[in-house]
Amino acid sequence: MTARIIDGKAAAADLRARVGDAAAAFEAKAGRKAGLAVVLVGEDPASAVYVRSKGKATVAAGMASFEHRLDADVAEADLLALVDRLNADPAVDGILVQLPLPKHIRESVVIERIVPEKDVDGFHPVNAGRLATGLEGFVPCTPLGCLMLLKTELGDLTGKDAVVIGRSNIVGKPMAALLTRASATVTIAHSRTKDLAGHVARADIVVAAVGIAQFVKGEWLKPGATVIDVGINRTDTGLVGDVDFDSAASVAAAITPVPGGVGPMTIAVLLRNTLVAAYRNADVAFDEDSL
Ligand SMILES: Nc1nc2c(c(=O)[nH]1)N[C@@H](CN(C=O)c1ccc(C(=O)N[C@@H](CCC(=O)O)C(=O)O)cc1)CN2
Repeated sequence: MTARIIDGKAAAADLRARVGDAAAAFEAKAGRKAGLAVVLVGEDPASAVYVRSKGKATVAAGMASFEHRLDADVAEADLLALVDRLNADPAVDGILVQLPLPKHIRESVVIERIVPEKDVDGFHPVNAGRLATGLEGFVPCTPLGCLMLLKTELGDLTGKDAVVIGRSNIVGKPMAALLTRASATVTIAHSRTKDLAGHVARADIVVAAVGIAQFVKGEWLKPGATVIDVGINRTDTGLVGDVDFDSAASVAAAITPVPGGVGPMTIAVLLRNTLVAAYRNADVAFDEDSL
């Protein structure tokens, strides 16, 4: 079998176009643009690229972008003071603090300082709790992007066996919650799971978010599985995912490539979440399922 390649770039472009239309409608109704504030602390090169891409994509979708760059040695209290100002700013619908932060800053304290209504990253414990309990909130961008790709590929996920490899707050846990909400039967595994290959062998859906280059092997997969690779690992040979692509593509029915799979969906979903935040904050009716 040679797997179909799931084109995340095309799916992201499609979502960005729909967000653009809905952003224009928001501006006409609310009399202002939806706004996203992005905060970058320090000069991590990959983070700087992602923040620049977020700013460009925000403007291209017809929304306002507010970029804040702070020195790597900024005091945690100064970052929290900036978050307080953004929380209070009516032009800002969504706030995102780019991760990772320098070691001297406690990520959890910063995330908890963002008001949940503007937490378009969906990382605040209130939003995590809302997702876990089936309430309306914000869902982290990468797992929501993965779910969108899966639904486009497979349609209804009811009764599918899914294995999520990775248990981070940013990807693994919310991914498992989303798949559970979609009525899949979900196993959360990780690098120390006993007989990981055995779990993967039973799965119709495999989401790899373990952060280890080419960790998941093709021979572990059930023939015909759908494989979503969240990994972005920089190696001597270039960018690779958490899945050994060549061996997996010969067994799976469909697979996301790295690059060009899940990654582009992350920023497109961020725009979607920001627009949803704007409609909610302005109390303007909007069909959120249209995005
Ligand atoms: N506050 C946040 N910080 C981080 C998040 C996040 O969602 N919120 N996610 C990642 C980084 N990230 C966005 O911030 C991100 C990662 C990757 C991509 C992407 O499009 N990747 C490309 C490859 C790009 C490359 O060459 O590096 C792909 O996979 O095709 C977009 C956004 C951590 N921090």
